Amino acid sequence: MDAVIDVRGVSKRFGGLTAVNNCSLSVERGSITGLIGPNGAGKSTLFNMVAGNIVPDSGTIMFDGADVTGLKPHELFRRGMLRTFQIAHEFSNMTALENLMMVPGDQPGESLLNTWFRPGRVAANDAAVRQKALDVIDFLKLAHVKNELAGNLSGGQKKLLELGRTMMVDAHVVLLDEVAAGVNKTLLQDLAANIERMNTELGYTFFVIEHDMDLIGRLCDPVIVMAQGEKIAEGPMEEIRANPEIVEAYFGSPVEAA
Ligand SMILES: Nc1ncnc2c1ncn2[C@@H]1O[C@H](COP(=O)(O)OP(=O)(O)OP(=O)(O)O)[C@@H](O)[C@H]1O
Repeated sequence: MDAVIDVRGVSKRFGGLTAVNNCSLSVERGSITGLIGPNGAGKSTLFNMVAGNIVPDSGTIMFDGADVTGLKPHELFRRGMLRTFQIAHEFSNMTALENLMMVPGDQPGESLLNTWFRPGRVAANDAAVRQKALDVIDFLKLAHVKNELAGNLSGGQKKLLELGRTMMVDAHVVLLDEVAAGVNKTLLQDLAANIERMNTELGYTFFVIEHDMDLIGRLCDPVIVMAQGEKIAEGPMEEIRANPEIVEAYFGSPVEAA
């Protein structure tokens, strides 16, 4: 297996509580890997450690073959890993196109993150950036709203725009948190289709935390199941759904209802 993310024996405690317990798992390059499990299983804590938001107490996190344990999000970004749907909010008084142009492709991670947090420093005159933004808008099939103020876009369109930012900076590994939250069913299909196209046509790897089991089933293979801070299963969603022990022990009901 060609693991782009390799989590090795990682633990994290909060006071007396062990949120992640000697957990090992990996994400194969080119996959869309899902991470599911009951509330409190440790998914967010694990994600936070992979993304550089929390430093593990012990264990190692490898990215692209290098030990990145303890590196900060912007340092990981420089290496091609980006977490989305949490870091960036659209600038509502700028158009969809301008929002993408706020993300110049050739800037190092630190200053790039600054442009997201501090509007005003824009490479808006750069023809290459503009062309790239237009290409991304086309790819995401958002051309009809490119001159619309981002604040007027629907929740799903805003999420597409965030996905678009990822494409502006050529991150090749994207961590997605709760993509489905607050998005209506129709737009969710668009979002899922775009994630699939970024994966198959552009070679992006995705690591996805999601509570919507239908979306996980559609997008992710493999699916990793966590419970009580540990990985307890991994496989295609059909296998996970068909495993009565996992379903009973960790979901307490059929997975469809989880
Ligand atoms: N900053 C923190 N301080 C103290 N305890 C924490 C902190 N973050 C998480 N925990 C605890 O660690 C455990 C794992 O939480 P985590 O959020 O990682 O689980 P999760 O699988 O993402 O759950 P959910 O699906 O509900 O988001 C929980 O018991 C939680 O209360």
